[in-house]
Amino acid sequence: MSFQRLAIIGLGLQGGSIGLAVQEFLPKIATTGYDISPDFRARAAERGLVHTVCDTAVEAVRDADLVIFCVPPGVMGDAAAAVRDAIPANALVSDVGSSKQAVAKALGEALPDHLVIPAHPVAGTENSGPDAGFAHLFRNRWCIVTPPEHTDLLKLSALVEFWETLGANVEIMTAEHHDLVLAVTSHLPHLIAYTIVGTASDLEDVTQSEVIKYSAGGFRDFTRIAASDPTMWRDVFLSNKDAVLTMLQRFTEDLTALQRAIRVGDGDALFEHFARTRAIRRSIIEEGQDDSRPDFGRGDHDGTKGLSE
Ligand SMILES: NC(=O)C1=CN([C@@H]2O[C@H](COP(=O)(O)OP(=O)(O)OC[C@H]3O[C@@H](n4cnc5c(N)ncnc54)[C@H](O)[C@@H]3O)[C@@H](O)[C@H]2O)C=CC1
Ligand SMILES: O=C(O)C(=O)Cc1ccc(O)cc1
Repeated sequence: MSFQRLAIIGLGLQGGSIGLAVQEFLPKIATTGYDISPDFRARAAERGLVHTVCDTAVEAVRDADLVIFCVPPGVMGDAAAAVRDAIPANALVSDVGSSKQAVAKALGEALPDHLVIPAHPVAGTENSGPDAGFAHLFRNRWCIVTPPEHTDLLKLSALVEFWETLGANVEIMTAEHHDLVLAVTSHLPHLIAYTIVGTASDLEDVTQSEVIKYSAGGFRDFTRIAASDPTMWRDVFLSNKDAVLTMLQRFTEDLTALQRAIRVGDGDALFEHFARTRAIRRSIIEEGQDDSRPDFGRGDHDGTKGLSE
């Protein structure tokens, strides 16, 4: 089976990118979309993120055979409950939330009579809103699908094919395992970035202008991540609390070990650690999840060219 009518709820970075990617790679699918912000709906229409931007969510989902919720994790349940009676009974419901157990629970409770197969494209940027999306966001990125047990295999394979057609590689795993893996590869790095940027801006003996002026010493790469959407990231930490706290505990232990190595002058321990982490960066580049150019490969040196092009 394949989908014919897609409804996207939330027309920000993810919803907008899906809408643009579907128009490019699955042009036979008719797309409708809704965003709670009237300004964002107007901008989404201007950019043509979907074929039809609707004034209500009910209108957007009414004829859909695939509905994807692209709203912050904390409002997934409310956004779904608002359209419970309007989503056709045989439509597949999915989402793109960054945490999976809590979001799957919220969607399941809001839509007890619908099939929900959650997903998470591990593809994004620090930008949000209707101007942030682009059609190639998912190219060569992983999309993790976390189906419930005994799910409809035909609909699952249609969802996998959908994401593959948008350019993603798909992996299937449990929501629990997803949350543990993403806690260390995504959620903890964001927490660390938010922390260090906050620490630097709170110092008494180093001025704000010095922090900005000398940021090329390493700091600036953290600031990109720490510029990510506050609403979304508040929700991510609250919705994946247990896994984040587990990984934070491990991180704190490892940080303490490095702290001790510095204090006692154990250069071998520091060198060995840094050599191991450098190898991980090389593997990420070899697997095509980043490139070897500076600035995370995001731009050339006059800042005019990005990965999205
Ligand atoms: N930002 C990123 O890099 C990634 C985000 N995600 C996930 O994707 C989801 C969406 O994130 P983004 O697109 O980045 O955020 P975004 O902020 O760009 O877009 C979210 C949109 O949802 C709208 N919205 C909020 N409440 C709504 C409601 N009740 N009904 C309809 N629209 C509503 C907002 O107005 C906004 O335009 C989140 O769950 C996030 O965890 C997943 C992968 C990457
Ligand atoms: O821009 C970055 O570095 C990101 O980390 C993007 C991102 C943010 C949230 C996700 O759930 C997946 C990817």
